Amino acid sequence: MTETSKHEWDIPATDDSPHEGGFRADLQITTDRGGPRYGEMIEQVRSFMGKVRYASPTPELADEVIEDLRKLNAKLDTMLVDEWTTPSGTRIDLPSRGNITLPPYEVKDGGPDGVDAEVTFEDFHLGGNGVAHGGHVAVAFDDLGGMAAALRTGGVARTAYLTVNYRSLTPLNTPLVLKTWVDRHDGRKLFVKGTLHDGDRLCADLDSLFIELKPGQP
Ligand SMILES: CCCCCCCCCC(=O)SCCNC(=O)CCNC(=O)[C@H](O)C(C)(C)COP(=O)(O)OP(=O)(O)OC[C@H]1O[C@@H](n2cnc3c(N)ncnc32)[C@H](O)[C@@H]1OP(=O)(O)O
Repeated sequence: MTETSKHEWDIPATDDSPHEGGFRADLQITTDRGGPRYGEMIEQVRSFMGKVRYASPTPELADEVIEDLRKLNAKLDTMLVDEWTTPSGTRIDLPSRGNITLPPYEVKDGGPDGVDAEVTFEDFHLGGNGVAHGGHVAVAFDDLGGMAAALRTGGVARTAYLTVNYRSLTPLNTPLVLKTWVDRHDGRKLFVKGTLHDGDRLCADLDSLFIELKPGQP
C-alpha cells in the first residue's frame, strides 16, 4: 500500500456512522457509489483475472502487461477510501454487491426464510481439470450463508464453522442454483444449511454455524 493510500484509508468513525466493533451497526447499501459504469469496471477486472489464469504470455507481453497494470494501480491509488465507503461489497444492484473477491452471484430471492441465488464460477475459479476450486465454492457458501443469517436477525454474524460437503464436480461458466437458509436459531447461534445444484445434480451442500455479533464485538 502506498503512503497516500495508507493515510486515506484511516477514515475515522462519525456520530452518523459509528464503528461498532468490527462491523458498522447498519448494513451499508448503495446503488450509486463508483458511478454508473462501476459494474462494467468490475466485469473487466473479473475477465482479466480469468485470462491471467489461462494466459501464457511471452516475456515481451508480460513486460507490456506489467507496465499497463502499474499505470492502472497508480490511477486507483489516487481514489482509495476505507472499507466502509468503497462501492465494493455495498452495491446491491451488482453481482455479489460489486465485490470481486466473491464469485459472481445474483440474489433471486432473499428474506428471513433464506436466500436463493444464481452463482457462476468463472475461469478465474478453476481448481483443476476444468472444474471449480473447492475453496471458491466455500467462499460462495460463506457469503450467502452469512446473508441468510443477516436477513434473519437484521444484524451481522460471523462464521464459527463452515462444513462443505463436495458431492459432485462443480462446473465453470454455468449458472448454478445456490440456496441457504437458517435451519435452527438458538439465541445468537444461527445454524445455516445450504445446497449448490447444477440443474438436478447436487454439487455441494453446507452445514454451518454463524454467531450474531454483540454490540461492539469485532
Ligand atoms: C447482507 C451482507 C451479508 C454479508 C455476509 C458476509 C458473511 C461473511 C462471514 C465471515 O466470513 S466472518 C469471517 C470468518 N469468521 C471469523 O473470523 C470468526 C472468528 N471467531 C470469532 O470471532 C468468535 O469465535 C465468534 C464470533 C465466532 C464466537 O465468539 P463469541 O465470543 O461471540 O461467542 P462464544 O464463544 O461465547 O460462543 C457463543 C455460542 O456459540 C458456540 N460456538 C462458538 N463457536 C463455535 C464453534 N466453532 N462450534 C460450535 N459452537 C460454537 C459457543 O459454544 C456458545 O454456545 P452457547 O451459547 O450454547 O454456550
